[in-house]
Amino acid sequence: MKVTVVGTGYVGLVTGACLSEMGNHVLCLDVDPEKIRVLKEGGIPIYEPGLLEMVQRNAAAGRLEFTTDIEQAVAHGTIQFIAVGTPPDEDGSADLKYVLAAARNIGRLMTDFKVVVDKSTVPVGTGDKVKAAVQDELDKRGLKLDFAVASNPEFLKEGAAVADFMRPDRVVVGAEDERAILLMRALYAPFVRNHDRMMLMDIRSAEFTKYAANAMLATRISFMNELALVAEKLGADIELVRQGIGSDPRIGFHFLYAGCGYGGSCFPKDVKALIKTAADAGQPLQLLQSVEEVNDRQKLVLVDKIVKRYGADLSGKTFAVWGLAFKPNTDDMREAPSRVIIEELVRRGAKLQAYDPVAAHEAQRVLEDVSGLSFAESGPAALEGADALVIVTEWKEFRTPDFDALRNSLRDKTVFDGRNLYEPALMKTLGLEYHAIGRA
Ligand SMILES: NC(=O)c1ccc[n+]([C@@H]2O[C@H](COP(=O)([O-])OP(=O)(O)OC[C@H]3O[C@@H](n4cnc5c(N)ncnc54)[C@H](O)[C@@H]3O)[C@@H](O)[C@H]2O)c1
Ligand SMILES: O=c1ccn([C@@H]2O[C@H](COP(=O)(O)OP(=O)(O)O[C@H]3O[C@H](CO)[C@@H](O)[C@H](O)[C@H]3O)[C@@H](O)[C@H]2O)c(=O)[nH]1
Repeated sequence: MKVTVVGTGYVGLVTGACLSEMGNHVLCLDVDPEKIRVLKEGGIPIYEPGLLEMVQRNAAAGRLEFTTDIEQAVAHGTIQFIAVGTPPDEDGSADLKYVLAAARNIGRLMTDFKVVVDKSTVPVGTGDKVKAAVQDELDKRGLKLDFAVASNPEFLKEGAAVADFMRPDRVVVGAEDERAILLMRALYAPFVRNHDRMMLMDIRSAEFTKYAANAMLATRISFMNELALVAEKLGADIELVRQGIGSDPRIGFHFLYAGCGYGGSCFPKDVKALIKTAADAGQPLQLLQSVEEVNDRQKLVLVDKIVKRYGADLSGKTFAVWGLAFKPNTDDMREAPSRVIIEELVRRGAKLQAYDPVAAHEAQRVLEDVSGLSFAESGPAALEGADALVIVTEWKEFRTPDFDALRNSLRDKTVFDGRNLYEPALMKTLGLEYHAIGRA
């Protein structure tokens, strides 16, 4: 099938690549000429495991192409995916300007039947706005052309995006038009072949499902983070508690890790947007407001521990920081807890030597104004001359370091671990002072 994907970010590029992998002829459009230049030259503008190889393979086969030419993009696909950003507006609501601009472009240039599929995360009711935007542009041209609008929220996780798209837990499609439903079924059939996991619903329910999923996952994390604070006070170990409750299948093990807060381009903004949508609808979400507040506070929990150990004034202290990306296996720094932690430590006068296996370049870009922060070439290099280590992101290479070297490098032989990577008893045996989350 011929498919156009508007937006070549984390979602758009993965969608385009995975659809081309199944034989579709995909044209990806972006307004950012730099991204398209990189893609045309055989690279990818983001880090995502397995994506480069898939893009190169399908581009070489002629099934995956890239353009900045809107006219060409609209002409190409019967199915037009919109996968552009929906960043938070000042009041927390999702800013729809990119989605609606993409919809208008389609209405302005289409000459035959199109299914306009919204893949961006958008508030309930956006499907109607997309439909109105396309129709308005057609009316301006005095054209009577048939089109359908569908919602197809994306549930992939960064760092595992290709695997998530290729083997989805479910594919949610909100659509009412028969042709749109048939085309979406055909498009996704290869991804849900062994048992059908496509869930067809109305557009509003599909839009709401996306926010409900992220809100539920964020709630689990804030719940565990709050319990971790209590566990510390009571002398209990949140890691043992996690295993104790996760083994109940009604609860399950996923997304129960206490840490230094959730970040990324989705949970923070989607929680905010849902809170705003609900308040506007006259049904405020008290629980979710607390989820957000708990997370904001949790991003500073490591700083609190450092201040308790060293005092409020950290001038003269140097900390190694391991991990900057908001989670492992990505270069994404959006809403990363590391940004809050770094800014607060530097504000208190500390010097920082940071290392991240992949996100260092992006971190340098977003933290360029932060003085007292330098970047090291490796985990061990970041430790040199530091008083203590602060672990923010749980990259695999941090899981079993050379503990003796770690102890010998750190002046105070102290580790502040925001991801609970090590056993407290082992650290004690090794002569390391260890401060973790929710572990006495
Ligand atoms: N990142 C994720 O893990 C993830 C997962 C599921 C859903 N989502 C949702 O998907 C959407 C996209 O997220 P993302 O992380 O891929 O964003 P992104 O910022 O990485 O990419 C968006 C891209 O759209 C391009 N763009 C903007 N306006 C355009 C236009 N009119 N025409 C063509 N291109 C345009 C931008 O230049 C950019 O390259 C958001 O709504 C997000 O909430 C993201
Ligand atoms: O037990 C856990 C699990 C995650 N996190 C943190 O939560 C954040 C988000 O992690 P994750 O959900 O793995 O990454 P995202 O790529 O942001 O994916 C989420 O957001 C996407 C965008 O909406 C959705 O598509 C995905 O289903 C949803 O998991 C990260 O900061 C993690 O460190 C925890 O603190 N504890």
